[in-house]
Amino acid sequence: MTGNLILADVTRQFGETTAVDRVNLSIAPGQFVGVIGRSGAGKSTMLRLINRLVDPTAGSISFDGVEVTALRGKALRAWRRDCAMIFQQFNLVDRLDVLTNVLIGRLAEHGFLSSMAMRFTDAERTMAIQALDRLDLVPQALQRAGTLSGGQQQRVAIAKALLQKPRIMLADEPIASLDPANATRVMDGLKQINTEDKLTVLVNLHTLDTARAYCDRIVAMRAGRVMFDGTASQLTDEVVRDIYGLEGLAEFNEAVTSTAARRTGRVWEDA
Ligand SMILES: Nc1ncnc2c1ncn2[C@@H]1O[C@H](COP(=O)(O)OP(=O)(O)OP(=O)(O)O)[C@@H](O)[C@H]1O
Repeated sequence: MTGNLILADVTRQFGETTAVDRVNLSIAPGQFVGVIGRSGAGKSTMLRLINRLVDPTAGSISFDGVEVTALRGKALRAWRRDCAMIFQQFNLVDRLDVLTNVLIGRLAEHGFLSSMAMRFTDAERTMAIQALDRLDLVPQALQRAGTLSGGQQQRVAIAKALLQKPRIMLADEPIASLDPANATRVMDGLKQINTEDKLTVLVNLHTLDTARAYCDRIVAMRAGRVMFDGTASQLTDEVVRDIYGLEGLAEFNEAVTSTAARRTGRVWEDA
């Protein structure tokens, strides 16, 4: 059991568009990897390929030596549980309370009937409270999810994902719709889980500064291809200019973005 995630020559076409183009990546367990690139670069499609929301046109994706692209039925469901996915739009049920939303993360473990009835065990409720506690959300446990701030909702989504007991956490632009303070708390939450649980995190980001602040490794995509794969310090302005062009550099400059998260450790003000 190594937990290595390997993408080998992965390609996905949509008609004439090659969204992901012969991507090769090997991600060791416990890495915090940021994927950056302009809109349309293929970041989302790559994450979706990994958790099989999208199937590749060609290439192989394996985890722990198991070919993910070949999984069907129960094995595919198990894989989707192993790689939790966080979305920009939180994907919570607004009218349900926070605790119930988090418990929904356990439904993959339930049979059809208990899922329909949303019956959870005491052990599951304890797990949910513990997950909320890690994200500083216990006071909000009984509040309706729809009444929380965007950043709080995204942290609920992370707590919910934790209840799947995932081996990889995929996050598709998790801070794109948040203000800087909320963005920071969400990124801090992901980083904390990565560090404490040694959980691999693969996160699509549209701000370079956030990627630099949080990620062990940065993968930059352009037109479906991986153009850079290295550490933040290797990603010099010159490299960024090469990858994005001058216009792209401006696009990723923190000065023109509103959601860049600054890493603060856990000095959180409630936002
Ligand atoms: N289901 C689909 N059908 C057709 N084209 C698609 C589909 N999904 C993605 N594409 C195309 O594939 C390319 C890559 O899209 P993708 O969403 O992966 O990029 P991205 O880097 O995540 O951009 P964004 O940040 O805007 O989401 C784009 O040209 C997009 O229009």
